[in-house]
Amino acid sequence: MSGDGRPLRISVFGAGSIGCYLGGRLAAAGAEVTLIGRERVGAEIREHGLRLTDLHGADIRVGASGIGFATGPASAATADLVVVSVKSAGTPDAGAALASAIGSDTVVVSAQNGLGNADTLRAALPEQVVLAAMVPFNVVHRGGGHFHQGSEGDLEIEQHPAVRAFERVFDDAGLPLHARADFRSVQWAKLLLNLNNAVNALSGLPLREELSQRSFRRAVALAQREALALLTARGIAVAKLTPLPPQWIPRLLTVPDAVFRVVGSRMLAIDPHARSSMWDDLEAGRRTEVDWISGEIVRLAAASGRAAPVNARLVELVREAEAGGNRHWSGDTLLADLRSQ
Ligand SMILES: NC(=O)C1=CN([C@@H]2O[C@H](COP(=O)(O)OP(=O)(O)OC[C@H]3O[C@@H](n4cnc5c(N)ncnc54)[C@H](OP(=O)(O)O)[C@@H]3O)[C@@H](O)[C@H]2O)C=CC1
Ligand SMILES: CC(C)(CO)C(=O)C(=O)O
Repeated sequence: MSGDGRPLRISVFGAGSIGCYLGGRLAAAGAEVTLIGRERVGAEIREHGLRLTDLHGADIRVGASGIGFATGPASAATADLVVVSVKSAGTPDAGAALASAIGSDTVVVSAQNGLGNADTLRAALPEQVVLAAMVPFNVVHRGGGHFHQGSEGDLEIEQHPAVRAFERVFDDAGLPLHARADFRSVQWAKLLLNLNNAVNALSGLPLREELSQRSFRRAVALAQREALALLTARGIAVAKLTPLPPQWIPRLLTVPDAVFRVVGSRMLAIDPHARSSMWDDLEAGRRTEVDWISGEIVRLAAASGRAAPVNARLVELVREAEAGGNRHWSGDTLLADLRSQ
């Protein structure tokens, strides 16, 4: 509810996996939600409505009449809250579109991966409160309006008094928001986990299958160790998002498969069909977010007068894959390639 007792009006800019899942669950919890996205998604929702499921057995349906859909930003003009869930390459356009549509009272939340999307939105929306949030779980678009949350975790958001106005509806939607003062460290921690996105996209495999293979895990560990060394050298804090501290995760990743099945069981607790969002992009022939994820480590190295050869190579290989190159690396070949850097 808003302060004057009416349902909260929420626009979701970027009706894809994350946008439809969050928007659908918020609509089911009583918010007045409009999704802003492409016509193909609008047609799917008009035909099927939305079905939102998760790994705990939630199975929520929102009929087509229970949620708005638009292809442009005008509907966001009356929103109390706009959640931005486009891929990073689309953030400048999303910011420009919202700048032409929303007033200064609308709060904007970036539910995107990477470090800089909220800053990009802030630059376009200097009068609005813009907050970064972090989505820890994976969403699989199963078609026919069905979006499935395939792994665990709660949403995290930058601490700000504006959160109070909408935290209740997120709670009611089963999407509790954890407000954090040290949000940069949360973003770095998520980015470390997202270094797997490039490896997953290059493997061509579902996440669970990829992470079940030691050579792929070793490739991820190489990328994470390189990143952690740079973060430590710069004194950059990394939040603990997982039961193990981030510094221990590379060690966990490199244990033999049979051991990992036991000690890494939480990492394997993921829907067997779930893929990384970077694999989704390669599959759809779109530009990936590799520059906003692995590329951040390359930029951090450059700013420190150092090199990040493993992450630089992953950026290069994903760019090659975007241009039609190999998208089905075996773990051993990828690991050997990265080790030779
Ligand atoms: N998928 C996942 O499981 C997770 C994703 N994330 C992060 O969440 C963010 C969103 O990811 P995800 O949901 O997978 O992305 P998707 O690509 O599934 O969704 C984004 C949607 O927004 C549309 N879009 C982009 N620009 C516009 C525009 N100007 N007007 C209307 N529609 C637009 C895109 O269309 P088109 O493709 O045609 O441009 C696409 O349909 C990313 O930063 C990602 O890294 C975080 C955790 C998990
Ligand atoms: C949830 C996770 C880590 C893996 O699916 C992700 O953020 C992504 O796919 O971009």
